[in-house]
Amino acid sequence: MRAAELHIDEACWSPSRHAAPVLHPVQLRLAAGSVLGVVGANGAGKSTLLRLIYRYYRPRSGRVAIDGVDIWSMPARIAARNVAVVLQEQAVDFAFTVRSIVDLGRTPHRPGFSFSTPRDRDIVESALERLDIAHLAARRFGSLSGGERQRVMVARALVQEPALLVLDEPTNHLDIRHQLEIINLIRDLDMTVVASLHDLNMAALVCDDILLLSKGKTVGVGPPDRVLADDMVSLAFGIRARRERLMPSNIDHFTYQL
Ligand SMILES: Nc1ncnc2c1ncn2[C@@H]1O[C@H](COP(=O)(O)OP(=O)(O)OP(=O)(O)O)[C@@H](O)[C@H]1O
Repeated sequence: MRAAELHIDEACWSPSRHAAPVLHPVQLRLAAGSVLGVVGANGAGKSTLLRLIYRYYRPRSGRVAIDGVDIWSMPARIAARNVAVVLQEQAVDFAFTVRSIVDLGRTPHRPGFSFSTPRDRDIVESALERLDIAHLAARRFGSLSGGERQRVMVARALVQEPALLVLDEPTNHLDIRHQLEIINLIRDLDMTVVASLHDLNMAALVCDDILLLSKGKTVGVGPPDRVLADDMVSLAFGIRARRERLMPSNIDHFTYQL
């Protein structure tokens, strides 16, 4: 596994050729191993951008490239090995056990319909441990809580050993302890990560770079210190945002007013 450089080159998207764009051209370059947070109000275009990155939507113009290669020029199987995605609502068979769902993440690495190898099984077991779900391995997915399901889907993405991991609101459903664990995990991963996040304080803590969107347009892209400035956040969310430095932790913290 190696982290990949992500290059989004003026990629935009609209529902049809003649419809107004819901995502105007986005330009960014993310270094291998970095964490990008995509933030913005409801309807700002975050999920649309993620869909372009995990090859669900083809850009109307522009391109998305991994290590310089346009993702639409790769065979689907190669793209699936390179990019893993964790969505809020993912189609999963609720009757499957947790272990078999996590094991499905190994599929792009298996030729044809071959069975799991001992290495596949080791990778699955270590992901179950890492996400604190080993004790749930034999349970049916449908019997899990929202937070447990979220951790199963992250484990499934990790066993895929992607170069780029895309996460849609990864901490949604999680209690504080598991939120912190996911945040630490994201920071430790040896892969490039793109995550949509609603919590700006969390985004500032975990991300190397932020893309701030408003009404489908880029308001700012760059390090959190620069992009998550009071005026830019206030503009993007239509509120009054104020960033204060908390002592003694020396961490910035946003408060908001209508
Ligand atoms: N297939 C589509 N056809 C028409 N409009 C769409 C389509 N997909 C998204 N949109 C519109 O594009 C805008 C951006 O949607 P998107 O889901 O990317 O926003 P978001 O930032 O992820 O929002 P949220 O925080 O509410 O999840 C929304 O107004 C949405 O209704």
